Amino acid sequence: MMTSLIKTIAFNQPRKVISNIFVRTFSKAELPQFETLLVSEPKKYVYHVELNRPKKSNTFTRTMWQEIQTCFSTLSNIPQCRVIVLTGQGKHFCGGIDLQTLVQMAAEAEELEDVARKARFHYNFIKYAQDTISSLEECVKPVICVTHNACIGAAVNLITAADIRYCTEDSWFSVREVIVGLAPDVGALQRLPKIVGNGSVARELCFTGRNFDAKEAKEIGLVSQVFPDKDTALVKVLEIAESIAAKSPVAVQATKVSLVYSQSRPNQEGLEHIRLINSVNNQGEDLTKAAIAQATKSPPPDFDNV
Ligand SMILES: CC/C=C\C=C\CC(=O)SCCNC(=O)CCNC(=O)[C@H](O)C(C)(C)COP(=O)(O)OP(=O)(O)OC[C@H]1O[C@@H](n2cnc3c(N)ncnc32)[C@H](O)[C@@H]1OP(=O)(O)O
Repeated sequence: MMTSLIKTIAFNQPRKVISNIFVRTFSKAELPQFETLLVSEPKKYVYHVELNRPKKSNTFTRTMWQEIQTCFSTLSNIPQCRVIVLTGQGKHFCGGIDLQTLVQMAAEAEELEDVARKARFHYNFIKYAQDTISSLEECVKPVICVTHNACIGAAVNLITAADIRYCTEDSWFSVREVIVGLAPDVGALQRLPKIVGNGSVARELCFTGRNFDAKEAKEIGLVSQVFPDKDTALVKVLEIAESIAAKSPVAVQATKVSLVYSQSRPNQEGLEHIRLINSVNNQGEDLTKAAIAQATKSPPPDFDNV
């Protein structure tokens, strides 16, 4: 009896632990083919993800929600990927949620008879959509997005989960949800006020749903730079991405993780978090290599992928 109990514990316990602590890494070749996204590697270690439903203004269908989540969580675990640039194919960056999908989801919920079941259906869909947007934040690689022309509703939510936002001069934005009868529920209400640092501005944009242009987006701090057009933006942004990708990936990724962790916590908690991370990372080879290169005015070293 005792032996079989010990065997059971010995057999089950490590497997449980292993499945919790090991995250699989992927090779480039394992990145799935997507229906609604294009993924390329225009520069070494820099991945370019493009929303790819141009005929439908890159609006979010169920497939696109699912693919964005898969894409960013997979890229997070591809060692060759160090920085991700996110743009949209075609005329617009993104027109928000596909309104047909929204209506269809409401109709599917309506078919359920009981209110608790209808509620569970909506709850699960909202949670899935929230997790999709959060996958940009949870991805340990910096995500840089560049918007052009329209960036509406779910798309504003999406870019607020990116690390760096740029746009083109023709860009315009709208936290459109209230206009289609919704309270924004996939991150804009949580992230936008922190980004713009002004509750009054954020509330005005969310309550009215009004359009605002690139100039205003720069003024309120939603984007950090405005480029004349998409081609110019891409050239410059890929240079910025390349510069980040040339740094120690251990240092860059710990920086992102710490920034994300600290954004909604007291300073002391953030400080303890980075103290623990760096008590490990500071023993690594990247610090020695980079510090020696700086001290000896040598060219930046190459770092191994992580
Ligand atoms: C759990 C819930 C999670 C998230 C919820 C998010 C809420 C939101 O996202 S609210 C915002 C919803 N989006 C909109 O209200 C945008 C509506 N569309 C527009 O304002 C315009 O179409 C445009 C995006 C500014 C583009 O304008 P224009 O350049 O003049 O082209 P169009 O001919 O209007 O559109 C081209 C093509 O795209 C289709 N399309 C555009 N937006 C949507 C959309 N939201 N849903 C579905 N389809 C859309 C449009 O129908 C055209 O396709 P055709 O086949 O040519 O008709």
